[in-house]
Amino acid sequence: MGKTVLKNIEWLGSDNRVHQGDIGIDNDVIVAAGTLDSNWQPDRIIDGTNKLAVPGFINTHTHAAMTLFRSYADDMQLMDWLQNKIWPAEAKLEQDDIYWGTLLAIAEMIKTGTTTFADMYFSMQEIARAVEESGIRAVLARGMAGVTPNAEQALLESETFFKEYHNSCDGRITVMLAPHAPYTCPPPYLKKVVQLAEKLGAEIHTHLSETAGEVEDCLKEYGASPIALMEEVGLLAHGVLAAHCVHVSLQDIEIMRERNVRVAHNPGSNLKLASGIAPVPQMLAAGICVGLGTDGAASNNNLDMLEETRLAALVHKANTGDPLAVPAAFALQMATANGAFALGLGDRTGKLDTGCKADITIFDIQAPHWYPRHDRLSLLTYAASAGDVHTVIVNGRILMENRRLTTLDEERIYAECQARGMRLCR
Ligand SMILES: CSC[C@H]1O[C@@H](n2cnc3c(O)ncnc32)[C@H](O)[C@@H]1O
Ligand SMILES: [Zn+2]
Repeated sequence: MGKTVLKNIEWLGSDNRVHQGDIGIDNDVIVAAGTLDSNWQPDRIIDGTNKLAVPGFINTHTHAAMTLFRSYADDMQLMDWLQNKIWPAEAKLEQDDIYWGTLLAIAEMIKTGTTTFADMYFSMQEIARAVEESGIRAVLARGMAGVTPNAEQALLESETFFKEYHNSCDGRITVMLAPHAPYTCPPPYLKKVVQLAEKLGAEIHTHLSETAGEVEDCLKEYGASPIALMEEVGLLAHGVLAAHCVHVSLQDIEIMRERNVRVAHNPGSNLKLASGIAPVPQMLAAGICVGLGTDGAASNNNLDMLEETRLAALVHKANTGDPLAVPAAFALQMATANGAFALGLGDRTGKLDTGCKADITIFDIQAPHWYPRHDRLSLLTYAASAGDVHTVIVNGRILMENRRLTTLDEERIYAECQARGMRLCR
């Protein structure tokens, strides 16, 4: 990787201000942001004229290989969509499908400025292979369901995967445990997940309180909301990343605050599946960390974090009548630093400062929608488009330069995924 300088570039610092100068990268770390020592000799210079560098986006919740089901089943509610379209199609998935579907997702994520994603799926070795080859950063978790015949097998696979892959690949891959949801994981199974989390020191990624129906059913069956149920079985003591949290009560929010539950907010998927709008302003007011996610490409239908950032900034304004509910700068923080914290990546990821990991997305801002430049954070949130992403760096390595992917063969990925997607959804 060596030494790279982003010369005379504008960048968004963690102080939410735009700075201008040079950014020095030494292997995987930003060693200077501002003025570089004149003795510092880079191996490569990237011209920063009319470019804006931001911390790479962090997608806190997706199912990458579900790109294969994009545009296959739309305009349905969650349970109808899962039970009648998605799960039958997933039953036909082979290992290679998951590898190619994940590569398609990674290509899309890099091209839209994402440098880290959190994935919950199966055949995790295939997903790790795609992550390893592409150079992206990922937090991977084998999805587990207690109601399926391979429930015990899923626990064993999760343990093996954690032992083999946690903190692997130069630190680009970390691993969590992923009980799918309360309606697929009954309490005795959740307790086994808790035991495994204790044994491994692993954190947990799960779906919680996504629909009103899920909460109703949970109350009927267990006399507790999904959040309260997770607390009862001991899951929330283990560091939980909870996707959705659309239908959470004030009592739920209090439990989440006490247990430091981090939330992956997926506004696009929640809107499209008609699940609702998560009470993000209330969760933020309680001090809960909220990051952003796309969910899978079959319910979004893309993996564009800039779109998710804009939706997060917009929907809560309309939902609360308060234009300050999620301001532009905060939406960007949710897509970057909050995401890193939500995924347990520490405070040196998701920020663009000296000493931080060199995960950087560079926008080309020489385009009509970037003028006039009153406020670059506003332009990023409300006017930018994914097509403006010019160069993407992860762990100090350039994964896209001048819109060309450096580690992936796009044409091959498209051909594989077209054929595989057609076979699966026939
Ligand atoms: C057990 S691996 C993950 C599992 O989750 C399914 N999935 C995709 N999107 C959602 C969603 O919005 N809510 C719940 N479950 C979802 C996916 O199809 C896999 O089967
Ligand atoms: Zn999901």
